[in-house]
Formats: sequence, C-alpha cells, structure tokens
Amino acid sequence: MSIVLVTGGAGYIGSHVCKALASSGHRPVACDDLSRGREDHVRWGPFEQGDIADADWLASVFARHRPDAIMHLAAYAEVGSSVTDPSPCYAANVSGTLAVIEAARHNGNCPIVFSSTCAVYGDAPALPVTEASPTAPVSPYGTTKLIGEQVLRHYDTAYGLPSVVLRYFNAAGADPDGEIGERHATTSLAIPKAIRAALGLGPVFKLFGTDYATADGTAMRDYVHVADIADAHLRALGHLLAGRGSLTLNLGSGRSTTVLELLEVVEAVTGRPVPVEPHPRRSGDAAALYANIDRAADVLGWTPGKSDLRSIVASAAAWIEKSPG
Ligand SMILES: NC(=O)c1ccc[n+]([C@@H]2O[C@H](COP(=O)([O-])OP(=O)(O)OC[C@H]3O[C@@H](n4cnc5c(N)ncnc54)[C@H](O)[C@@H]3O)[C@@H](O)[C@H]2O)c1
Ligand SMILES: O=c1ccn([C@@H]2O[C@H](COP(=O)(O)OP(=O)(O)O[C@H]3O[C@H](CO)[C@H](O)[C@H](O)[C@H]3O)[C@@H](O)[C@H]2O)c(=O)[nH]1
Repeated sequence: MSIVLVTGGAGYIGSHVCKALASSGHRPVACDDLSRGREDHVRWGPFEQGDIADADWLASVFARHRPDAIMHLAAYAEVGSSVTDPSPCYAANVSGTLAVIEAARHNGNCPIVFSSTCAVYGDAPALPVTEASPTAPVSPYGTTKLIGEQVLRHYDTAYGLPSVVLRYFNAAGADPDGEIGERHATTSLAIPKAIRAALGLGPVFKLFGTDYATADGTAMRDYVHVADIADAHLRALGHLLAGRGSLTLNLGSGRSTTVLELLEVVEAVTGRPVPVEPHPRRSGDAAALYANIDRAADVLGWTPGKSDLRSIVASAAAWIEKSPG
C-alpha cells in the first residue's frame, strides 16, 4: 500500500483517480481548495483543504501523511477563460505547481505524476501527435502546463526528482459505477454541455467554429474516458515506485472526433436532438488534435479500453440524469 497525495482530489478527474487508488489498495489523500472541487466527492481517504501555492500548508500536509508519491492534478483547467483572464491560471498552474514540486524536492524527492494536456501541442503540424511532436501552445492554459513540464524536467536533471508527465487529451465520461462524475457549478466542456442541451437541462449548444480545416469544418478532438485516465495513474505510480525514471506520455483514445460527430453520438445516446447555434471560434482553441498512444502502451501496458465514444457519452449522460443539478 502506498500513501499518495492527490492534489485536485475533489475535482472531476482527481476524484476518479482517488477511487482507483483506493480500489487498488492505496491510500489517497485528497488535497484541494474546493475552488472547483466538491467535498462530497472525497470518499476514498482523508481530505486536506488548502491552496497548493501555500508552501507552509503543503509542508504540514507532507509532515502529517508522509506520502510515497504525489499526483498533481490541482489546476485552473479551462482553455477559453485562460485567454480572457490568465491571472488565476498562472497562479494555480505556475506558482501552485512550483510549490508542489518544491515540496516534493524537500521531502526526499517524492515522485510526481503530473497532469499535463494535449493543449501543450497547440496547432500540431501533423496528426496524430506523438510525444516528440513540437510543443507550441496557443492558450495561456497550455503555456502554464508546459512550464510545469519544463520545471519537472529541470528538477529531474539537477536534483534527481522523478516524474511521469501525463498529457491527457479530452477527459470525458463518468465513473462506470455511477458514484462520481463531472459536476462543476458551471462547465465549459463540450460533452456535458451537449448532453444537457439535448435533455433540456441547459441552454442551446453553442458550436464554436464551423470554418476549421477539418472534414466538416468543426474542431477535432480525442475524447478519452476518465476511468482510463485513472488507470494510467496507477500504472504511472507503479513505474515511479519501481524506480524506472521520468517519462512523458500521451493519454488519448487514439481516435479523432469532430464536434459535429460528437453531437451525432450525443443524439444517438440520448435519443433526442441537440439544439445547436453556430458561433465564431473560441479563443485559445486548437483546430485539431488526436493522440498517438503507442508509448503509453509500450511503457505502461496501458490501453484505453473504456474510451469508445458511445460508452463515454453514455456514462456521462447516465451521470447527468442521476445528478442533474
Ligand atoms: N478535463 C480535461 O479534459 C483535462 C485534459 C487535460 C488535462 N487536464 C488536467 O487535469 C487536471 C484535473 O482537471 P479536471 O478536469 O478534473 O478539473 P477540475 O477543475 O475538476 O479539478 C481541479 C481541482 O483542483 C482544485 N484546485 C484548483 N486550484 C487549486 C489550488 N490553488 N489549490 C488547491 N486546489 C486547487 C479545484 O478545486 C478542483 O477540484 C488539471 O490539472 C487539468 O489541467 C484536464
Ligand atoms: O459549448 C461548447 C464547448 C466546447 N465546444 C468545442 O468542443 C471542443 C472541445 O471543447 P472542450 O471545452 O470540451 O475541451 P477543450 O479541448 O477546450 O479542453 C479540454 O481539453 C484540453 C485539451 O485540449 C484541456 O486540457 C482542458 O483542460 C480540457 O478542458 C472544442 O473544439 C470547443 O470549441 C463547443 O463547440 N461548444
């Protein structure tokens, strides 16, 4: 059994990671300021409430729990609003991440699994993107995540701090047991917005951008089930605790989906039309991204077994119907 600090453990992906850790016999300690997370989604271990940028608080959490590893998911995670209001994004993702990394360094080089994103690639020149593709983020959000990656790389070289950087593509879906799912006070994400529009629980779906250079003119993404992402965290933990060294890995389904294709699946799953309103492109959005996932398969033996789009949308719809508020 390992003790694992999970920053952002009350958030969407972090709560699924905590559940997966506990299901595998580990002890997750959720660390979250509840700015976007929910305390009622912390169910699989102790909860520590605080701001990751607060070095004294982090030191006390390390002293209380003496973790074997950290999974660092706490972040400001919205692409669009990072463009209009970058300040909170830099505070959490740069100052906060540096404080977490410093705490790890001062606690015996505690290994870190870091939540990065496909947004570090920006508008990739070739698809699918591999981990060796150039990084050129087109949003403050992507830039802050790339800075976190670079700090980790430099700290490994200089101080021997090991890390696994997981570049998730678009995390989606909900816990297959229906216990938890995405439940922000407001969401910016395409799948919950489309489902809510179809079910009459939210406004008409604003389709951001119909003039991209894709087959149907809408942006292309790679949606990967949150349960598959959680599974990759367990494998990354095993890798680090076995002393196998630092890594950077894409986590996607390996398949591309345009926004219009996504809406078709939402309509098929819910049995209802999605009311759609075309809008200009959203600032900070890349045109098209999907992942080459060979490295995660080779190194961690990971496959995104739950990530076919219909299963993703069905699990998200079941969660929204169960917990519509
Ligand atoms: N959702 C996606 O598709 C996606 C894709 C790629 C990467 N990621 C990354 O995955 C991680 C989790 O994302 P999510 O979708 O679960 O978002 P989320 O907002 O649900 O989770 C982030 C959590 O961090 C907490 N938090 C934010 N700032 C904090 C701070 N200063 N101190 C302590 N806690 C703080 C929030 O309260 C929240 O619970 C983020 O790092 C995000 O950048 C997400
Ligand atoms: O109401 C909406 C919401 C989204 N979209 C479009 O749907 C696609 C997916 O958008 P999401 O907001 O669901 O996801 P993003 O790709 O913007 O962002 C997500 O994936 C990113 C990586 O691309 C980040 O890591 C980020 O944390 C995570 O929220 C984009 O083309 C977006 O413009 C719409 O058309 N209408």
